[in-house]
Amino acid sequence: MTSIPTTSILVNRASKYKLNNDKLIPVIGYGLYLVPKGDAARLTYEALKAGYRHVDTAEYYNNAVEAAQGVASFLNDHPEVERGDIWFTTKLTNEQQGYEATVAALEKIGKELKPYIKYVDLVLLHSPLTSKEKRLGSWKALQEHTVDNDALWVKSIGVSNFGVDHLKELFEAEHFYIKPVLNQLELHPWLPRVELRQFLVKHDILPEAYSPLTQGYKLDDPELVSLAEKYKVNKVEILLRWAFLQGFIVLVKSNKPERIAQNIDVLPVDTYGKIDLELEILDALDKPESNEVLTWGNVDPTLFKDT
Ligand SMILES: NC(=O)C1=CN([C@@H]2O[C@H](COP(=O)(O)OP(=O)(O)OC[C@H]3O[C@@H](n4cnc5c(N)ncnc54)[C@H](OP(=O)(O)O)[C@@H]3O)[C@@H](O)[C@H]2O)C=CC1
Ligand SMILES: O=C1Nc2ccccc2C1=O
Repeated sequence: MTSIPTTSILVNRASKYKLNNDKLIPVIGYGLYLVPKGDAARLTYEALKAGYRHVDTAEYYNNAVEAAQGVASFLNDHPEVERGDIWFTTKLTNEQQGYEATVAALEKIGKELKPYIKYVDLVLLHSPLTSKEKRLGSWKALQEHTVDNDALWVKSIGVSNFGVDHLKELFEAEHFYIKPVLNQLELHPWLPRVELRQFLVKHDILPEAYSPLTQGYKLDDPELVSLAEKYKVNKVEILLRWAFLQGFIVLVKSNKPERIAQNIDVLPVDTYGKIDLELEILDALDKPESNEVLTWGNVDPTLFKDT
């Protein structure tokens, strides 16, 4: 990176970042990719019990209804927590892109989720891997569904896996009037996406990190292992701290309640708590040229071009 690395950041488990529509999103989210349908309600409940206030699912994950049920039962058991304290994100599949398909998908999602969570905080286009016509048609429909009226049930809209060209295409669209609040991206030290992040900063769109633990692929990386041994810090903790130090909203997944709790424990409880990393660790993890896409079949979705 061109800037001097930050060695500490004032962030705790109740911290939220302000989006470009003034809504506040909790900095850590429980991700439900590969969480089995039959476990999703229980594990979402576990995540909320551990202190997460942000849940990330998708139509593609086949567990959004169960995740919403988990939120509803947690709220039922914890009257001190309000619906407005919890952030719920879902995403549209590629098949749900295009104006009509998105209108239909939003209706379906509304019917399925509203009984449990009343509204959805954020709907994302899961990927740009369709066509210009479909991406822009979907965006038109999403914008219309965030109109502030009694039917309002989608509070914010955003994108995932969009590259600079997909975002420019959106900004230049004739009917464009609502900016995506965030771009959900694979982000970790082996894929820091420096240029794309600079573009996002310029346009006031927050980067949201998925696969911050590299889905486990890099947990045996020799450099990471030796840094963890030298500084007696857990490898997972190093990766999560790195992600928070970059200013990302961080999504992390586990099917195991003890790991769900371990992952949020990286963030201090104390309002004035901070997280930091030794400069040597930050320097070692600073790989601005690295471009290792570990998800999406190792093909970078942000570089997708229409055929
Ligand atoms: N928009 C998109 O295209 C994508 C979005 N996402 C979102 O981001 C979320 C997080 O990313 P994800 O890809 O799941 O990857 P993560 O980087 O969160 O890694 C999850 C893997 O790490 C393991 N793990 C979790 N915690 C620990 C721990 N404390 N110690 C050791 N291993 C651990 C999990 O295993 P176990 O479950 O056995 O604990 C799992 O195998 C997703 O769930 C999803 O919501 C993810 C990918 C793409
Ligand atoms: O959410 C997702 N997680 C993934 C991991 C690998 C490939 C695609 C995806 C997703 O769409």
